[in-house]
Amino acid sequence: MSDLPPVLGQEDLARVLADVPYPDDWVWAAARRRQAELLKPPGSLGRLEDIGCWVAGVQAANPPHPFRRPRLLLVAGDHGIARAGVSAYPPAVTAAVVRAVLDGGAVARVLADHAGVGVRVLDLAVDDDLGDPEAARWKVRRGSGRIDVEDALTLEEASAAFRAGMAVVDEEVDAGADLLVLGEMGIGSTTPAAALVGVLTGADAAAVIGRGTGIDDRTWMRKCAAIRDAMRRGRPVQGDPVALLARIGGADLAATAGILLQAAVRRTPVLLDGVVSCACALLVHAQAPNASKWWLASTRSPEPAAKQALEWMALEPLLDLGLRLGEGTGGLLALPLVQAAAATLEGTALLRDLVPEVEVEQPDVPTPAAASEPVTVEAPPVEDAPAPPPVREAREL
Ligand SMILES: O=C(O)c1ccc[n+]([C@@H]2O[C@H](COP(=O)([O-])O)[C@@H](O)[C@H]2O)c1
Ligand SMILES: Cc1cc2nc[nH]c2cc1C
Repeated sequence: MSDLPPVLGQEDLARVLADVPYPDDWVWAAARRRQAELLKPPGSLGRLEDIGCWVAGVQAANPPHPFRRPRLLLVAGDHGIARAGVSAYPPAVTAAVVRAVLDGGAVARVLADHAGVGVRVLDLAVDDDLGDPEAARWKVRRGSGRIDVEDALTLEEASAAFRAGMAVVDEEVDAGADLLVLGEMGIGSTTPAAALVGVLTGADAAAVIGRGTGIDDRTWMRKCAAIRDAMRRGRPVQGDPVALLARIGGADLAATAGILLQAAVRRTPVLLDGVVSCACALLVHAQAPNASKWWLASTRSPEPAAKQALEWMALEPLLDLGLRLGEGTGGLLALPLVQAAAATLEGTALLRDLVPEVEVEQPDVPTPAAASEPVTVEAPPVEDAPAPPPVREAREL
C-alpha cells in the first residue's frame, strides 16, 4: 500500500485489486462437513450454519472460533448535497451524533458498549471541529461539494480518503482486529449512496432513491432530481472508482471503499451496515468480485439502493428489522448471531460420539481426496439476481 502514488489511478488500484484473495475453500468445505456431523439434524440451525461455515472460511480455521477483537469503524463526513434540501435533518446533526459516538449517548455507542466492541471514529469530512485529534487524523476537508452540480472532492482528496481507509485497516489488523464492523454518519449520505448504486447498476434515479432519515414527498422530488443529476455527472467515469467517488461520492464513502478493499487484502472479514456501506461495497465489488466473499450483509435496509447493491453482490442480509439508522447498528446487532454461529460450530458435540448408530449424510462438498486441484466453491445463486455490472475496466488492465 505504501508505494501507492498520491493520486490513485486505475492502474494503481488494479495492482491492489489483483492481490485480493479468496477465503479458504477447503476449510469452508471441511466446516460444511463438520456442520453435518453435529448433534442436531442437518440444516436445523438455518442460516446460522452457513454463517458458521463463512466464519471458518474467513478465519481459515475449522472449527472456527468467536471473534476476539471485533472493532467498529465509524466513518463520518458531511455532504454538500444536504444544502440542496435532500434530508429531513440539518447538517449540524452530523457533528452532534459523532460527538455522541465519541463521548457516549449515540445508539452506536450504546450497542458497541453492550456488545463489547471497541469503537474508532474516523472524521473524514465533518463540517465542524470535533476536538478529537485521533478522530481527525485522516480528515481531508470539511464537507463536500454539491454532487448534482459540482464534484464532491478533488481527485487528490478522494485518493487521500481512500488511502486513509486502507491505512486504518492496516493499523487495526496489525493491532489484532479480527473482524471489522462498518458504520457511518453523515446527513445527506443516502443521496451519494443512491447515485453510486444507480451508476454502477444502470438503474434510474427513481429506482434507487429512498426516504433516508424520513423525508416527505416534496423533499423526495428534490432528492430524486439531485440523484438524477449526480448520476449524469458520474456515468462518464463509472469504470474508475476513485474518480467516481470524487465526482459523486464523498470523503467518508471513499474511506469506506478503501476499508472494504484493504480488509479483503488483509483477509479480515467485515460486517456491512446499511445503504452507504452497501454502495461502497458494490463499488469495490465491481472491480474485485472476490472481495465480497470477505463481507457479510448484516441488515436489510429499506433503502432500495441497498437492496439493489446486495442483490448485485449475491449477499443475503442476516437481519430484517427495518433498521435505517446507520452508525454500524446493523453490524453491531448482527454480531451476537455471527458469534453464536461460530460458537455452535466449534462447541457442539458430534452426533456419532453420542449416538453411533445414526448415520450422517454428508453434504455434497469437495474433499481433498476427491480432487487433486483446489476448487472454487461458488456462493449459491440468488434468485432473480441481475447480471454482473458492466464495470470491469480497472480489473482488465
Ligand atoms: O443505514 C441505512 O440504510 C440508512 C438509511 C437511512 C438513513 N441512514 C442514516 O441517516 C443519515 C442519512 O440520511 P439522509 O436522509 O440525511 O440522507 C446518515 O447519517 C445515515 O447513517 C442510514
Ligand atoms: C438524530 C440522527 C442520528 C443519526 N445517526 C445516524 N444517522 C442519523 C440521523 C439523525 C437525524
